[in-house]
Amino acid sequence: MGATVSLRGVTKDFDTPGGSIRAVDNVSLDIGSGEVFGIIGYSGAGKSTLVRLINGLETPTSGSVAIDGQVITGLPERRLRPVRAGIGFVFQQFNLLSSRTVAGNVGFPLRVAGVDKRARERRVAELLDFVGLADKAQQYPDQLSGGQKQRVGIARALATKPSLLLADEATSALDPETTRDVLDLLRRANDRLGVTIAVITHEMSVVSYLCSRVAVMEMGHVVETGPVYDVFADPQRPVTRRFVGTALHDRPRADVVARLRQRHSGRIVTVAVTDQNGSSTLLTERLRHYGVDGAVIHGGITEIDSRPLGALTVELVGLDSAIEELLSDLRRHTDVVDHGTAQNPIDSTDEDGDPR
Ligand SMILES: Nc1ncnc2c1ncn2[C@@H]1O[C@H](COP(=O)(O)OP(=O)(O)OP(=O)(O)O)[C@@H](O)[C@H]1O
Repeated sequence: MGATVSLRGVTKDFDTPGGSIRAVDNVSLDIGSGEVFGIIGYSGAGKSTLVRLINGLETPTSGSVAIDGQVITGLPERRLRPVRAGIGFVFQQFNLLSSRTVAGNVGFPLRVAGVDKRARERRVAELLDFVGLADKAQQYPDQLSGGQKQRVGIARALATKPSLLLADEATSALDPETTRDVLDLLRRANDRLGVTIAVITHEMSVVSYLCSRVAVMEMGHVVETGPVYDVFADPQRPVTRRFVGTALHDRPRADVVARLRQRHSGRIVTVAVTDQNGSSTLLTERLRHYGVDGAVIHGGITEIDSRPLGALTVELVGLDSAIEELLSDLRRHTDVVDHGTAQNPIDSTDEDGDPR
């Protein structure tokens, strides 16, 4: 069974020579048993501090942290130890012991926990099999690729059968293809073992690939939280829109809109596609209904959580009145952004040139 995590009004201040720094500010969130939960934010948003609060390495200045319903805030070190034993860590820089073999690294937490040699060997073999590195047991970390090192890191994190896995920027040092493999492995650990996973990242593509819910952090606050699909489909905060924009390239930036206007003389609009509005079929139908020609000139539809999401930018050619009627009809069903025409451009992006 995966652990639950519950934070209530958690604030963490650090005293520094330059004054007090609030790294985490009044954060409340719940992670359910067996959930893969994403915590995303830019550098300095407070993610690592939040992780250290969850595993009891830091004590909140105010508020409380509970794991599986047990409040760990204020517990003495002696009572925190068994809680931490139920938590596995996966690090960005792998943190493997270079002097130990792959098997030695994976077995290390079991050795610390006092597991006897035979049971340890059995468990290590099982784990290496699970992460697909059975043939590398006797190799040393520096003989492995980054992706293989992270597989060892994950096997080690799972060694003591934790109910919670904290993956802190686990794929940030890896290339995109290797990232995919490691994320697949985390997903398999979640599916097969039921372990709850908190994924700390600055990459929205990691969140969209792996997580069911996400919390967006900015300056110590959780500014937005919800199911990943909902956050992608309707981001509320500028910071969230920026993150979503990095994972979905479906909406044109200001410079792209300008080029599209140069190339296409018709009215240019971007139409959102979600599973709420019957995908692009609606657009095709409405175009036919109003006798307007529409050519797709930018965009794409992707799947988030097995549901369609995206935006199509189309050039509309037809009678002005028909186009106006079409747009007000579409607006009743979905989000439509009007970029105007080359003669009458409409500024539809924010001050950074990002889609609004
Ligand atoms: N031990 C500490 N002492 C003083 N300030 C700290 C300490 N730990 C974190 N901070 C400060 O708290 C803020 C949040 O840091 P944190 O490392 O949690 O952010 P982050 O989102 O994990 O960023 P990164 O991805 O760069 O690690 C930063 O301003 C940081 O300088």
